[in-house]
Amino acid sequence: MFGQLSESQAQLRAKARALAEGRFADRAAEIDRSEAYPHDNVEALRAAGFMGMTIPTAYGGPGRSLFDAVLVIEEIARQCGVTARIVVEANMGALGAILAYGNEEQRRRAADAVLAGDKPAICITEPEAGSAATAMTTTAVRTGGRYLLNGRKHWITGGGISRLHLIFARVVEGGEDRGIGGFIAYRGEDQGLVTGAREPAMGLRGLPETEVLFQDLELGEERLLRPEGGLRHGFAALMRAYNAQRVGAATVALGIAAGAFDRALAYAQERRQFGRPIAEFQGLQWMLADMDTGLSAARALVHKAAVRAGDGFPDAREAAQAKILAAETAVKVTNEALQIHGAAGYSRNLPLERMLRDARMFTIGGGTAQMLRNQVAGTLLGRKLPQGMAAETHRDTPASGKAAAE
Ligand SMILES: CC(C)(COP(=O)(O)OP(=O)(O)OC[C@H]1O[C@@H](n2cnc3c(N)ncnc32)[C@H](O)[C@@H]1OP(=O)(O)O)[C@@H](O)C(=O)NCCC(=O)NCCSC(=O)CCS(=O)O
Ligand SMILES: Cc1cc2nc3c(=O)[nH]c(=O)nc-3n(C[C@H](O)[C@H](O)[C@H](O)COP(=O)(O)OP(=O)(O)OC[C@H]3O[C@@H](n4cnc5c(N)ncnc54)[C@H](O)[C@@H]3O)c2cc1C
Repeated sequence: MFGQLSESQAQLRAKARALAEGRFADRAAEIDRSEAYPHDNVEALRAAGFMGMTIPTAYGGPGRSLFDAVLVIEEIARQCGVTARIVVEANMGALGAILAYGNEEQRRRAADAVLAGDKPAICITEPEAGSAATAMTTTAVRTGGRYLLNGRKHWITGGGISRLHLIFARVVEGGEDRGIGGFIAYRGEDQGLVTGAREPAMGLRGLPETEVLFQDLELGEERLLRPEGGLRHGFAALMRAYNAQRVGAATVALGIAAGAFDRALAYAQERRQFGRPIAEFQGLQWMLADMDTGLSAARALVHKAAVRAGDGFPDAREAAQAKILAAETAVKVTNEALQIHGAAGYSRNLPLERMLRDARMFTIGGGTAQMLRNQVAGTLLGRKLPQGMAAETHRDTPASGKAAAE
């Protein structure tokens, strides 16, 4: 980390560490085994003030910064990746977009939901629109003062658990495509918001990813977020907010890997072969040195992106770089930590194999490492890098290219 933490930040981190090393460490294996959402951990997060810690005081939160949240998330991820991902979504993603672009009522409701323990869901990905997210076909057709949403998202984290949903949908008004907008819906209250099948995921199993279907989901216009710039720039604005969640995801990857590294470092000094601790073998010493170097570099990029965001959103390139490095380092470090444990690491009696499985998602979810490299390259070259055939992109403008002025 750069420089010193303030006293308040040091206390915050110590509080997160104590909770993580106690209660969350004890529960992590059972959450993985049962694949059940850890409502008890969420209650502990809520009681500790970690659900909605970035919510401004005007809306009942403590108004903490993104960097403060990052400090908490790394500590929790060292012990339990699932619980750390809950903290990400309870402070960034959908919540961040609503707090930035929402009106008074939208902010207040979202803040109340999260402070009461709801982990919001962000609904972007569709079966035919993953990396090419702007190719989404979920529509929100305006009729009168209301919108009718139809479409299908998949891989939605928290499907069937989250109440608050932020839905990215193509807005159609007067028969014309106006761009991509963000709609707020509440599961259990809004008819037509339907939870579909759950994915049998490799890791982070206590947090379900499901299909989410919109079947004539009718929402009033007060449920549409209205960032400055209007719908034609709706997708860009929503993604600007989403950059914070990329930093959050990077932090979870970093924390899982740091937890695995701590265990490998300790084990290498305890385990003896050939009459000496295995840490005395240079082959392992260099592995440990490389693991620590990778973690330090990843932490530096995560902290840089978070600190420079201040109370706003991180820079897109900095968020992408932090996530690329943290995610790829996490896969490498958790794998090597398992290797250092030998067969014991391969056993489900220790958390190493779980940590490797948990780390694996971060080069995929939240924008793949390849798409994030495209983003970085685009800013380095100072131009758009359209990925479509014949430079045709799936933009958040009408397919006809005739974006109606708002
Ligand atoms: C952005 C992409 C979907 C590529 O699509 P396009 O090539 O059609 O779009 P672009 O022209 O690149 O972008 C359109 C518009 O948006 C602006 N933009 C794009 N990304 C960002 C960003 N990160 N920050 C700020 N602004 C952004 C871009 O500048 C354009 O603006 P203008 O029209 O020029 O004003 C693709 O690159 C992409 O990001 N794919 C990944 C999709 C993704 O991340 N999905 C995440 C789903 S949620 C999830 O996985 C949760 C898991 S978790 O968080 O752990
Ligand atoms: C655990 C988990 C949780 C998730 N949670 C959510 C969520 O809560 N909400 C949500 O909306 N989505 C969520 N997702 C979906 C996630 O955002 C997508 O999986 C991701 O954006 C990639 O889309 P895809 O899986 O369709 O892969 P595809 O886009 O089909 O990509 C397949 C491969 O092709 C590569 N590729 C594609 N296009 C290019 C290109 N132009 N250049 C180079 N390589 C390319 C990709 O990098 C990848 O390796 C989650 C995914 C996972 C795994």
